[in-house]
Amino acid sequence: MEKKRVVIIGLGLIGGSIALAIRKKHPAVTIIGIDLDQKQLKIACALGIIDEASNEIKKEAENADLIVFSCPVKATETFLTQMVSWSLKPTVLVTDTGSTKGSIMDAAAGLLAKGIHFIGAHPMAGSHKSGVQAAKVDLFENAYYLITPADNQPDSQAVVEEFKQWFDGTASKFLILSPAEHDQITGMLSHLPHIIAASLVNQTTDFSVKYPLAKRLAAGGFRDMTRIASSDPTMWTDILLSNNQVLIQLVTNWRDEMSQLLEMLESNDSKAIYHFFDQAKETRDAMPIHKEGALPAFFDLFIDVPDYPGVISEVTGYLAQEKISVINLKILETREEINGILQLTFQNQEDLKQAKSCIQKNSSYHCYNK
Ligand SMILES: NC(=O)C1=CN([C@@H]2O[C@H](COP(=O)(O)OP(=O)(O)OC[C@H]3O[C@@H](n4cnc5c(N)ncnc54)[C@H](O)[C@@H]3O)[C@@H](O)[C@H]2O)C=CC1
Ligand SMILES: O=C(O)C(=O)Cc1ccc(O)cc1
Repeated sequence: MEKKRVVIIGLGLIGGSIALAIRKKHPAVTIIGIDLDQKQLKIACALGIIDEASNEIKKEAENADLIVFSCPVKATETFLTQMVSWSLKPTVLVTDTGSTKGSIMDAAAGLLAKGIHFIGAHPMAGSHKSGVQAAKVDLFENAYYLITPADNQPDSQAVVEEFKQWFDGTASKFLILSPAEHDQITGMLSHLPHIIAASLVNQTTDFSVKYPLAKRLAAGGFRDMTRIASSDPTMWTDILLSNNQVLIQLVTNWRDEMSQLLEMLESNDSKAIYHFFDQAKETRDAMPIHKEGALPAFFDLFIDVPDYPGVISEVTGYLAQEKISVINLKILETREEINGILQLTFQNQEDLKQAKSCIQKNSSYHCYNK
């Protein structure tokens, strides 16, 4: 029997992780990657994430059994409208991973009208990191995978089952909702927080020119609130444009809330200020947000290392001896110019645990994780 062909368009963090999860449960498929950035394809081939790289989207789509769009939302919309004139297999399943669903479902209307099976989908896990080098097979484990099947699709139930079979390897929790409900909820819980994080960081740009020390002191609450401001700007531009109406309302509400706070400050209204924080605490404490967050984190280990040139190869050498793979390595600002902090990122908790004991066994460096 001929091997099934899976075509993934946009081979970054999400496309790469989807490819790994599909391969886990469907080892016999051929996975073809398509990306504007040839470097991403090269890395994906080298890591064995895809079997083939291609630049011929139409040809690959016409031979595909499963097509996954994991590029920015606007590019997905363009492809979905172009595909109406392509000769796709009548049995193909088309899906996407975009962070918004209303405009995607609108763009898929032509395909659906032709009887092509399409399911809008959004894995609710990810990171501020981008690129296929950050992809991991368990990125979506235990996270919600939101799906918005079209209501006018005949055999809608069977299409959903087909989708679940393909994406079983993600080990995520599938949840069906309408595109409008999806965009309202993610607007509030994901898109608005990204806007606020970016605006907070932007506010510090001029500020840290005047107060250069501020950059070095940015820790704690600022760090917790602004990690996501390092996300990819193209991806977020598309998300804002495609959830435009919902976000106009949410940003307006946010502005009103800030105007009220400003009044409380101007009038030194201690009771109202207390109530502002008390209400937030009560709501936050009651939220089912687990310690590690609703979105799985990458697993970081921090090591206080002396400031000498060979220290990185010394530490990574210990890990290499025990075949522990590091997915990212960063030197953080030095602390009082004496120690450097080496940040090593691992794929999972097990690797992090092994790395920590390996470094403790081989050196006297202090290492810690959150
Ligand atoms: N980053 C995250 O945490 C999450 C992202 N998403 C959604 O998944 C999609 C992908 O996001 P990431 O993987 O994080 O982004 P990424 O930036 O890591 O990867 C996107 C890839 O798409 C490629 N691309 C851009 N335009 C293209 C085009 N016209 N044709 C072919 N390839 C193109 C880029 O070169 C890049 O390699 C986005 O739609 C995003 O909204 C969904 C859940 C989580
Ligand atoms: O890194 C984080 O905390 C994120 O918020 C990642 C993320 C980005 C976009 C999505 O549509 C879903 C998840």
